[in-house]
Amino acid sequence: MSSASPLIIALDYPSLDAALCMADQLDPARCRVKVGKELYTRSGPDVLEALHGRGFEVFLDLKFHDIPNTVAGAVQAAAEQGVWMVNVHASGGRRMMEAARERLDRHALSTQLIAVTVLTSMSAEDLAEVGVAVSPAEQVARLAALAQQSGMDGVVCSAQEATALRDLCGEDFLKVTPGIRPASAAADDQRRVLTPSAAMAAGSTHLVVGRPVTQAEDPMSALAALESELAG
Ligand SMILES: O=c1ccn([C@@H]2O[C@H](COP(=O)(O)O)[C@@H](O)[C@H]2O)c(=O)[nH]1
Repeated sequence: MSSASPLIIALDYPSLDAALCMADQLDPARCRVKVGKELYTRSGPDVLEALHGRGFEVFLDLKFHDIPNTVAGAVQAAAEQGVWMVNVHASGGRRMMEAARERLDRHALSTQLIAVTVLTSMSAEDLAEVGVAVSPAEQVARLAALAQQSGMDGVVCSAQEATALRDLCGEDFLKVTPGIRPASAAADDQRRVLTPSAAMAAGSTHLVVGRPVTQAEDPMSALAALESELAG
């Protein structure tokens, strides 16, 4: 089932049972779901089958980052498992992204292929420590432009950068934004955050939300509050 909602709920759980317990409370018409490294490493492809069987579109967030041939194979494997979206790290470079794009096209696989720019957990200080001496906004813009030239459908970025990327890459280029925090929520390990309504106003096309819903005392109330904030 395809959802018109921009919401993607991050199922960051340590077991298939825990993830499905949350998924069974969600409505695939009202959100998509994201499977990340922890859950996929625990459960493998079974989780994708289970979520697809429940009608969800799945973003497989494994952030592939390797040599071009390896990433192309991994992206093909993900797409052949029917996921709606898959991602690579833009810092893997043009040839890596082009190889991934070419592989999907060659096999007529329509999975959305996006690239991570700068993790939303990273600040300017974190970037400097790994030798990137520009602001997160500058590095995001550089990598988003490269991702677009390399055939990506969009990027993962912070909502704080969404407006600049709308100007740089256009409306249709996907801006998938984690680091979404309702005004009252803790930032946790995230450093570049925005509220759900501010993120949409800034030009995010999709909002990735994990702990503010999944770790809430009442996850469904937290989700309802988020939806009503978005409804405005
Ligand atoms: O830059 C990035 C890329 C991916 N993520 C992922 O999104 C969710 C966010 O979860 P919260 O609990 O809402 O912080 C998580 O699965 C990350 O792996 C990201 O946060 N930032």
